[in-house]
Amino acid sequence: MESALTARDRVGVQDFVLLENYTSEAAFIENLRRRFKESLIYLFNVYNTYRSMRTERKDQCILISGESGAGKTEASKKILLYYAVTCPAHDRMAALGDRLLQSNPVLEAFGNAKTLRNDNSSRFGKYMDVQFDFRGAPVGSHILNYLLEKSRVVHQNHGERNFHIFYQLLDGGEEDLLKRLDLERNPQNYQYLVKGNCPRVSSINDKNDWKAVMKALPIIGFTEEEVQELLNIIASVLHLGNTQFGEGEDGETHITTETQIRNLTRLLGVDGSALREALTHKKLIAKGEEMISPLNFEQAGSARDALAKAVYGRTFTWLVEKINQSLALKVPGSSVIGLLDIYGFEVLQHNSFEQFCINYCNEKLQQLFIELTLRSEQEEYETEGIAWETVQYFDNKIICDLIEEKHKGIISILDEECLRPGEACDISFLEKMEDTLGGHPHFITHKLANGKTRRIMSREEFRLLHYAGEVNYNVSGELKFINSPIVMCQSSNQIVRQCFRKEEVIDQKRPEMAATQFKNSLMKLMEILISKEPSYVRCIKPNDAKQPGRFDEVLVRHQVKYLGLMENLRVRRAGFAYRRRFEAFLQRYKPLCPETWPNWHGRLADGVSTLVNHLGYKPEEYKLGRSKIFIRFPKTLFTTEDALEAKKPAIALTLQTSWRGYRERAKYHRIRHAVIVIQSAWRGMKARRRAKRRRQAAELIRRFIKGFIYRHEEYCPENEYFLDHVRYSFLKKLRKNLPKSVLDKSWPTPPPSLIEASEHLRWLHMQNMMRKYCRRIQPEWRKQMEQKVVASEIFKDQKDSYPQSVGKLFLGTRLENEQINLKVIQTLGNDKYGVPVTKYDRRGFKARPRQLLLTSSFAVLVDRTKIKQRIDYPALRGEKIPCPDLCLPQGDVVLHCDHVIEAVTKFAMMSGRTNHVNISLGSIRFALARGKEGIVDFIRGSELKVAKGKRGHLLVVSQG
Ligand SMILES: Nc1ncnc2c1ncn2[C@@H]1O[C@H](COP(=O)(O)OP(=O)(O)OP(=O)(O)O)[C@@H](O)[C@H]1O
Repeated sequence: MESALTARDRVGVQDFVLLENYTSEAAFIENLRRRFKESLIYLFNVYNTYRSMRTERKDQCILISGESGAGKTEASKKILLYYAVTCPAHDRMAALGDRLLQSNPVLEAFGNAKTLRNDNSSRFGKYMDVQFDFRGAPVGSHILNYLLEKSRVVHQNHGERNFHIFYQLLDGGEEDLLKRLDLERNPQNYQYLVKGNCPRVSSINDKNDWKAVMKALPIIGFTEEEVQELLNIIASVLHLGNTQFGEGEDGETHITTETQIRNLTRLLGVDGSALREALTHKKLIAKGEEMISPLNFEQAGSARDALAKAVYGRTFTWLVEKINQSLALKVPGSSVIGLLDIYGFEVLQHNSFEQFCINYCNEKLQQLFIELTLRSEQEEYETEGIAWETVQYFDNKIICDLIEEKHKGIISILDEECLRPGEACDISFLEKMEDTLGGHPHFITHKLANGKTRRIMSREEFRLLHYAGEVNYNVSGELKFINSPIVMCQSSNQIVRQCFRKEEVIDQKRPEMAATQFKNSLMKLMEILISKEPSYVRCIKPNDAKQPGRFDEVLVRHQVKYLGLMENLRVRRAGFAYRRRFEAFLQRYKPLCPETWPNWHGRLADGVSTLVNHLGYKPEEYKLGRSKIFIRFPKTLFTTEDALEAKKPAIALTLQTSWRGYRERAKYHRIRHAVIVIQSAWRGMKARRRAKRRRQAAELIRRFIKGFIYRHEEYCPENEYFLDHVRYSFLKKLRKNLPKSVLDKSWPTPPPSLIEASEHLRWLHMQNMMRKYCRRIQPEWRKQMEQKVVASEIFKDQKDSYPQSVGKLFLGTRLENEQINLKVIQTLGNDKYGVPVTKYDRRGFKARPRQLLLTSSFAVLVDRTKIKQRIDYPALRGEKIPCPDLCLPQGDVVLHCDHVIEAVTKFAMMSGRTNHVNISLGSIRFALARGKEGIVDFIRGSELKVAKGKRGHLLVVSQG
C-alpha cells in the first residue's frame, strides 16, 4: 500500500480510491492510460486475498469481471498459479493438480468457442471454489457454471464458431467413431456449424485438442460408456441441427429428414414418434388438463433449436458436475477462496435474453459490492468508534427489484407469460411489462418513452436503465418453448436421463422457467459470495484488434462505464478515502514532526494526534478511531506524502549519519574492547611476572638472610644458597682479579668459608703460572734464575746490598767466559801480597772453601787447604794462565771483587756448598796458627785499604 503511494507520481495512482478527481471519467481513463503505457496493468495487489485467508482465517472470494477477451481467464490463471507456486505442497495435491489441469481442456472444449473478440472465449460464467487445508495447501475444488451461451449451439455470428468440441470431433475423431455416429468430416455439412462460415482457425488445432480431451476424460473419471454417451449427445446436436421441417398443404408441419430422426433416436435412445411429436407439437397444461397443439413451421424450427440448446446446456452442466466429483474434497478443508470469472456488463447491437441475464447478474454483483463495501465500512467505523455518516451513492437495489421482485418483476412477468394458457407472444409480454412497470424510473418501452427516445427504440424492445448505463433488450423470441424435456426423460442415454429428470415433468404445479432458474442460481451465488470477504479484479480490454500496446480510449471508456467502475469508485469514496492503523501511519510519517521523530514513546493515538496537528490537518479532513486514522480526502494524504518525499533526503542523511556513527562507534567499541582485552592480558602477564619476580626475590632474600645466619654452620639446606652465592661471587671476582704474573702477589680476600680453598687455588694458580713461566724461560735465563735463587738463599736478609743486586743480571762472561777481577787483598795468617789476581777461569776453580765470608765487596775464603787443592787443579794449569798468587797462598784469604754477590753465588754453586757461605757484618773471627784467632774489622772508607787496626785486628776498608 505504501509503495503505491511512493510510485504515485511516476505512474498515476495504483489504488483508484486515491484518485483525486474521482468523479471524473477522464481522470480515471487517464490514470489507466498512464499505467498501461508503463505496463503496470494490475492496479492493486491481487494476491492479498490468499494472505488474508491464511491470517484472518476467513473465506475469501475474488470477483473477476470484464468483457470477452479482457483477460479474466488470464487473471484467474495467474491467481491459481500463485497458489500453486506459493502454497505448501500437499501429498494429494499432485493428483488433484493433475485432475484440475486435465479438467481445463475438457471444460474449454465444451464451454469455449472462437468469437470475433477471442479465439478461445469462455462462453460461460464460472465460479470456482478452491479449498485449502489448515496449512494453506489446496485440497479440493468445486465449480459452478452460469449462463452458458446456449444460443451459440444453434447460431453463430459471421467469423465465429460453435463450441470447440464439434469441430474437434469432426476433425480428430477416428473413422469408426464417425461412422458409428453417422457423421461426416466436413463441418460445412452441418447447419449448426456453418453460420459463422469459419470452420478453421489458424490459432486452433482441433485434432490435437481432440486428443487432449480424449486423454483427459478417463483421468477425470469418465468411464468408456460415459465417453460414448457423451459423444452420442454431441453428434445428436449436429443431427438435430440438420433436422428439417416441411409444411403440409393443411398447414401442418412435418419432419422431412428421417435419417436425422433415426440417428437421433439411436444416439439419444429416445422413442422416434415421441421425438417427432416433441419437435412438431406444443404441449400445455391448463387447469390440470394437458393440451397439445401443433407448431407451425417456424415454431417447429424454434422447438428444434430449443431442444438442441437444452440438450447441450444440460450436458455441459452434467459435465461440470462430473468434474466436480473428480475434484471433490478428499480431506477436510478449512478455508475457501472462491474465484468468480464472469462477463461484465454486456451491451451489444442486439441484446436478448442472454444479455439480460448477464446484466442482471452484474446488477446483483454491484448490489453485493455496495452491500459488502458499505457493510465492511460500517463495521470498521463501528469497531473504530467513528460515527457513521450517510454516504452518497447510487443504490441499484431499485433495478434489482425491477428485475426480480415477486409478481411485479420482469422475471415474474416472463414466467407468467410463458405459463399462461393460450398463445403467448413477445408483444403480450411487452405489454404486460408496460402495464406492470410503467412509470418505473428505470424501465422504458417504445410506448413509454418520450419522443426523442421513441425515435431510436423499436417496438419490440424495452430499455433498462442499469446502474452502468442504458441497455435495450429485444423481446422477440423471448418466449421459447421448453417442453421438449418430456421426451428426453425417457432416453436410454444415461447422461441425457440425468440431465432431464422425470420429476421436472411430473411436478406440473409450476415448472421453473429459464429466467427463474437463473434468478435462483444467482441468489445462491450471492449467498455464497456474501459469506466471504470479497476482492475485485476488473479486466479492461485496451483494444478490439488483439494488438499489444494500443489503448483505444473509446473502447476503454465503454468498459469503464459498463463495468460500473465510476459508480464503484463513488461508493468507495463515499466515506474516507484512506485509513491506516496508527502504528503504520506513525511509522511512515513520523519524520515530518520533530516530536515524533525518530521515535514516539507515548500512546500511538497521541503520537498520531501530535503528528497530524503538526501537519496542520483540519478537523474535517480526518478522524481518529480506536486503532486507525481515517483521512477523508486523498489531497490531504498526498500533501503529507509530498512532504515526506521532500523530507526524504534529509531523513536519508540523518539515517546515513546515524548509521555511519553507529558503525564507527561499534567499530571503536570493538577496537576499544580489543585494546582493553590485550591491555589487561598484557598487564596481567606483567603483574604475574612481577609478582613472580618479587616472590623469587623474597625467597632469595629469605634464603640469603637464612644463609647469612647459618653462614658459619656446615653446608646445609639453610645456608647452601648463601654459601653457594658467596662462593660463586668470590670465584667470579677471583676470575676477574687473578694475578697475571708470578711476581704479582695480589689475591682477593676470600670469605671465611673459602680460606682454605682460596689458598689452595692460589697455590695452584701460582704453580700454574710458574709452570708456564718456567716453560717459557730461555736456558740462559733459567741459569740466571737458578743463580738468582741461590743468591737469594744466600744473601736475602743477610746482606744490605742484596736488594740492589737482585735487579742486576749475573753475566755469564764473569767467572765463566770472561775474566773476573778477583783480587786477593790479604791472606790471613800469612804475609801480605798485594798481587792482583787476573783472568781467573771458572773451569779451573774447583775451590771448595769451608766458609766464604763476605762483607761489602770483600770475600774471605776460609780453609786454605782446600784452596790449595783447588789451585792444583790441572785444568787451570792447562790453560797456562799465570796465576802465581793462587799457587802461593796458605790459609784464608780476603778477596776483593766488584760483583761480590754474583761471584760468591757462582762459587757456592760451583762448589755445591751454598749453605756454607757465612755472611758477617762488621767483624769476623778467624783461626790462626796454633789455636790463635784473629779478627778482621770491615769498615767503609774512601779508599780500599788493608791495614793493621786496633788491638791487632786486621782492618779492611772498603770503598763506598
Ligand atoms: N495479463 C495479460 N497479459 C498479456 N496478455 C493478456 C493478459 N490478459 C489477457 N491477455 C490477452 O488477452 C487474451 C484473452 O484473454 P482471456 O482469455 O483471459 O480473456 P477473457 O476475459 O477470459 O475472455 P472471455 O470472456 O472471452 O473468455 C489472451 O489470450 C491474451 O492474449
